[in-house]
Amino acid sequence: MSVLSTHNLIIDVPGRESGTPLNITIEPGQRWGVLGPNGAGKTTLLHTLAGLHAPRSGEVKLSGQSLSQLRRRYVAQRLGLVFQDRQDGFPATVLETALIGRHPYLSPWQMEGADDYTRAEAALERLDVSHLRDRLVSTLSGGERQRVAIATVMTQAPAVWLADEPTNHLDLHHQSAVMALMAEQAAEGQAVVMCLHDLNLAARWCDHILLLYPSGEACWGPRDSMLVPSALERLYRQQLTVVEVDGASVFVPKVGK
Ligand SMILES: Nc1ncnc2c1ncn2[C@@H]1O[C@H](COP(=O)(O)OP(=O)(O)OP(=O)(O)O)[C@@H](O)[C@H]1O
Repeated sequence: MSVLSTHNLIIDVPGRESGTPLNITIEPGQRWGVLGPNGAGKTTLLHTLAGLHAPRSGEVKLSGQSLSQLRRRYVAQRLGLVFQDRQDGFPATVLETALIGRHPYLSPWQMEGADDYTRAEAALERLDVSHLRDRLVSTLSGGERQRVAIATVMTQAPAVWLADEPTNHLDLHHQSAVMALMAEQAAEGQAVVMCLHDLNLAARWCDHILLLYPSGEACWGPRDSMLVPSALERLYRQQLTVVEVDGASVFVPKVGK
């Protein structure tokens, strides 16, 4: 059964007349990449899937139940969001921030227990930020903060990851490490939905792709049927050269075209 599905969903992008109704079924273990140019509505879609943004029409279902009918606490246990822009103004250390991932499981005044600490510490270790555990998040670099945000969702252990540009601010090594983590999460049975600007990360790490056009038009399906140069050139209004590296397609923008 699908873990997350959309039913004639039209996302609410201001000023946009309509769009292709989205009827997407996301299964456990799948890795979806959402691709589109700036302003196409990728973040809006992710927030709509998370129940943070009301759809223009249609609905989102989590494990077959309408998201709008579910208790927020249940939704917060099942859906983990890596936001594109975070307000880390609240003065918290790295470890305290990761522990926020356990809040959906705790009652209002319940303190985190040993198991919560074990999970948070393991996630910080996995994201290569355990040496920063006592630092205030506000003092971290952009890439360090991004890794703490991902560690927080890992601590949350959701059934579905909704990650908005998870490789933002990350150096090449950490980009690969984060994409490997997403693949690992999917292999364990979680579903992963990521907005990505890097076509080549999508080609390498996603098995399903959604192309979102600024008009609201959209198409989706298995990766190889979606990553077709002509469709991508129309999506980005950018001509591309495609080369094969290690058996995978690599997309390179043509200079000046
Ligand atoms: N509060 C708002 N008021 C007016 N327009 C908005 C508002 N929020 C979003 N938009 C517009 O909705 C459109 C979709 O925004 P969204 O952030 O979903 O795009 P995106 O595909 O994630 O873009 P990017 O690749 O730049 O992150 C954009 O044109 C944006 O300016």
